[in-house]
Amino acid sequence: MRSAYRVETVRAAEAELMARLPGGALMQRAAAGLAAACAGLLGRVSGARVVLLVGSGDNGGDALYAGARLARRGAGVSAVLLGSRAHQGGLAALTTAGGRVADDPFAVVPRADLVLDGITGIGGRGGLRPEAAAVARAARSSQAVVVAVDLPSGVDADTGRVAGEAVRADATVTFGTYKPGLLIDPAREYAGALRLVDIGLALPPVPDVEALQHADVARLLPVPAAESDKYRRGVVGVVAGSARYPGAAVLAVAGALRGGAGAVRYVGPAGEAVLAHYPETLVHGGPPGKAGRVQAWVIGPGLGDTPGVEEVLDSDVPVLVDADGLRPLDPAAVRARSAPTVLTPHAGEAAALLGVAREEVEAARLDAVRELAGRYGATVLLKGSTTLVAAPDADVPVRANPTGTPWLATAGSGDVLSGLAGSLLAAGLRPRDAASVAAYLHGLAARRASRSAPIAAHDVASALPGAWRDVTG
Ligand SMILES: NC(=O)C1=CN([C@@H]2O[C@H](COP(=O)(O)OP(=O)(O)OC[C@H]3O[C@@H](n4cnc5c(N)ncnc54)[C@H](O)[C@@H]3O)[C@@H](O)[C@H]2O)[C@@H](O)CC1
Ligand SMILES: Nc1ncnc2c1ncn2[C@@H]1O[C@H](COP(=O)(O)OP(=O)(O)O)[C@@H](O)[C@H]1O
Ligand SMILES: [K+]
Repeated sequence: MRSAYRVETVRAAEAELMARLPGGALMQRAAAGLAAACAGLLGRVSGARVVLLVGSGDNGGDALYAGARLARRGAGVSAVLLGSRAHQGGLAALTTAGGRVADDPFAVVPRADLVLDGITGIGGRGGLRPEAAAVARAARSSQAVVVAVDLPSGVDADTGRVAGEAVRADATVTFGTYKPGLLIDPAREYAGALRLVDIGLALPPVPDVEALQHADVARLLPVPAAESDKYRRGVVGVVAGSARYPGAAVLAVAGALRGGAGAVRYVGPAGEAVLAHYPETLVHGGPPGKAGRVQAWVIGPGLGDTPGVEEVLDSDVPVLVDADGLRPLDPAAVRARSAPTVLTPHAGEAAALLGVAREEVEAARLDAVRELAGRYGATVLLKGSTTLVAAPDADVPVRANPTGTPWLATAGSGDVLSGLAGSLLAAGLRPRDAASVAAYLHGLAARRASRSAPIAAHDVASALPGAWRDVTG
């Protein structure tokens, strides 16, 4: 599991540690890790041309001390000073080691092998200022590897917002812990490959944001025991599709069949289309209350204008509401339920539920998903470039999904996801686990299916067993 903590928590942990260590020790730990990571990226340090972009705070100090270490190993190191001042100890260390201050950034940046972005770290506010932005653009268009110190300058560490211009890094070397912005788009996209340097911080047990990794998912996946039968493995009910959108029913069932439930019960008018693709489905014309017992319901994909979610919400089993089912959703009705509810909106649906503009949700995904989860008393999976999962309890970490690909932005892939998540719910996973494991497998399946080429939603469903094996193998 990757854990991320907000700036306030990081600062408190730093202060506590600094009080116990000799002055400057923490920055030296950071700089040593940073220099080692840069050396690894450069391959050969001696003779390499390294440019440091140095802001006025400690982030610039880290860059200067790391630059001094690289200069001692034979790199040609130039510092571009972008703030009103620069870390004095760091600057002295750099010049002592043979580095120099560059007068003209545009003379050194285009010729660099590696650019170290030390403009701002966790103390940064807002986007880059114009002078820094111009230098950052020059770095991006050069051949240099761009390495962000702690986080790309210009991104918001706590939320992942990018208000204005920011450094686009190939890699980010972050200290002590991941920051939420490193795991959440749009900022995540600016960070490149992430590397964590341990500087000995003692952090609270519960992070603000976390990201599952293969081993975490493998632990959570349902595995049938020797004595299992299809009913014990869980039956998932899928209420989806309409005369107009039969395909949504097929795709939701496709996801549900690959999610670990022992049987999939489809309820609705698209039974013929479903059976034509998946004869193993149990089909019923409806209504859901008459279709037979299920352990979890999925309702919404392709239902059109008359989704009729009330009857399903009245049931006493977990319910996942997606797509058309989300439109008329009353917070009071969801809050009153005795069993858990999972909502899976994309940014547009989340915006409609919150009564804000779609752009507002996309710019501040973390705030939006927390707000919705609190308002509905539900687990909320917010789809998009970084899928986020929030629990109704605000003290539980939000999960940021690390898998996926923009090729997933294709009609019907959300239907596959809701079927898959519902199947995991029926198999007994807790709502937050079902939603985040589903997003993880779905993103992995999309990558497997795509390998950088366009994919259709049914390709994602077909790739799910392979993704499952990747995780468990
Ligand atoms: N506190 C510590 O012990 C440690 C801190 N570390 C480093 O220190 C960083 C935090 O240092 P600081 O608190 O000094 O803050 P930063 O260095 O992140 O930035 C603060 C400075 O940047 C200026 N600034 C803010 N927004 C700006 C913008 N948009 N454009 C240009 N300038 C802007 C501020 O006026 C201030 O001078 C961490 O990110 C990390 O890199 C590491 O050395 C590890 C140890
Ligand atoms: N830019 C993107 N990068 C990665 N994944 C994306 C992006 N845009 C959408 N997705 C994913 O694609 C799927 C689309 O679902 P959704 O919007 O519900 O479409 P549909 O209703 O057509 O199925 C979701 O899993 C979502 O997270
Ligand atoms: K930085």
